[in-house]
Amino acid sequence: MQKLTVKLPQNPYDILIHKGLLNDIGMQLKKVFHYNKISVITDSNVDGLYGGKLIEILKENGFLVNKIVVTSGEKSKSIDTAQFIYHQLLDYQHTRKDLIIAFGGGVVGDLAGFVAATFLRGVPFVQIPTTLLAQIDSSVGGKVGVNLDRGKNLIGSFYQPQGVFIDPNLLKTLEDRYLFDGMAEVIKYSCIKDEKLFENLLQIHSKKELFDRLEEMIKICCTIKSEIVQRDEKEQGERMLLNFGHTIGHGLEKYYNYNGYTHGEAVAIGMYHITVKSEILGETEKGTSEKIKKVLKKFYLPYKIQEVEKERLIEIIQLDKKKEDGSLNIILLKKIGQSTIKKIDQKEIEKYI
Ligand SMILES: NC(=O)c1ccc[n+]([C@@H]2O[C@H](COP(=O)([O-])OP(=O)(O)OC[C@H]3O[C@@H](n4cnc5c(N)ncnc54)[C@H](O)[C@@H]3O)[C@@H](O)[C@H]2O)c1
Ligand SMILES: O=C(O)C(=O)C[C@@H](O)[C@H](O)[C@H](O)COP(=O)(O)O
Ligand SMILES: [Zn+2]
Repeated sequence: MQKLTVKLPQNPYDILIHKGLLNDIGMQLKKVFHYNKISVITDSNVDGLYGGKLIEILKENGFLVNKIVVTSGEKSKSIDTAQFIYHQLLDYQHTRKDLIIAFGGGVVGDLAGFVAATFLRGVPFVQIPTTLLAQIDSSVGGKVGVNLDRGKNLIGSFYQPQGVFIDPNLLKTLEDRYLFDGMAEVIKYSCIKDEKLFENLLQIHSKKELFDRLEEMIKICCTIKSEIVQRDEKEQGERMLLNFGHTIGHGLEKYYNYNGYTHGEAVAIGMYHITVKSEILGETEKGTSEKIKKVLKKFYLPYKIQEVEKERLIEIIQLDKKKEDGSLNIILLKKIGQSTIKKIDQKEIEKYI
């Protein structure tokens, strides 16, 4: 069992990583949660695969369990779905002492975390992430939220879980598209902070090799994220680096109304594209975008931007949360493994698209 601790002064918590951890979840939960009533929030796919097993284990360990299932997919990350969950919680008489378990990918984690942050002004929650993306990124760090019709993650909070329980065995059932989607965020970490990880990714030549290295990769990514979050929980500075590729990525997700690219795919295009531009502008070491293209192709991720209506994309990007009166913070690479935050005039974003 690997254990990392996110050392936040107000609410430190552990991230446990272990193949087969789900079987042991009842015992692990008892260490962080001392009451017995739980609401599990999950999506329709995860419920079909693992819902029965989780509920059974929780009941065997003496917990009273309420299961709330939402439709799978990004469209569920909405105020409407949050409202549906609030009512389910009220019907169950879920109180401030009771626990929410977010059991699913990044959509469920962000949504259930948002509900936990707001229901009764805050109830405790833990994350049991089931996609690669959620195991290496979204379950850690406390960014919770929902989308608005006008843009990604526009409503939300920083609300930390009481614990993160990662079972890499759950990834065996992931569709390839979502396995590689998660790899986009792994590539992001390597680009912003870890050249060695980037080089190691280039040495992976098959899905089997990828699976053999997943546990180690999850640990590396969670370590990078925890360290950044410890230094800058509320994204006043360094945490913005975790948004490399997201300015354009989030714009593209919304541009196609969350029906075109997955989050990771959109971020992949965003990372490549901004790096092509920053290279031309002399802000990034030459050859960096080619290296990114190579690693994206290796994991079947897109890199080219499709024909888009540029004005419309820029309009969406203006809603990015990294802006402050008239200027926008964008994330650029100096080279692989070294990143920087650049403040530009909002109008200058055109140069990077
Ligand atoms: N809070 C953060 O820090 C953070 C970080 C990165 C991404 N995100 C958010 O995460 C979301 C994307 O998350 P995602 O990529 O996990 O998508 P997702 O939650 O939609 O999951 C992808 C698909 O995989 C299915 N699935 C989940 N676990 C499975 C399993 N073990 N086996 C088989 N199928 C499974 C889901 O039902 C879904 O169809 C986006 O909304 C993004 O904005 C948040
Ligand atoms: O944890 C963070 O900080 C991140 O930026 C991680 C990103 O991968 C993630 O997609 C996050 O949800 C983006 O947040 P936003 O503030 O740009 O909405
Ligand atoms: Zn992301």
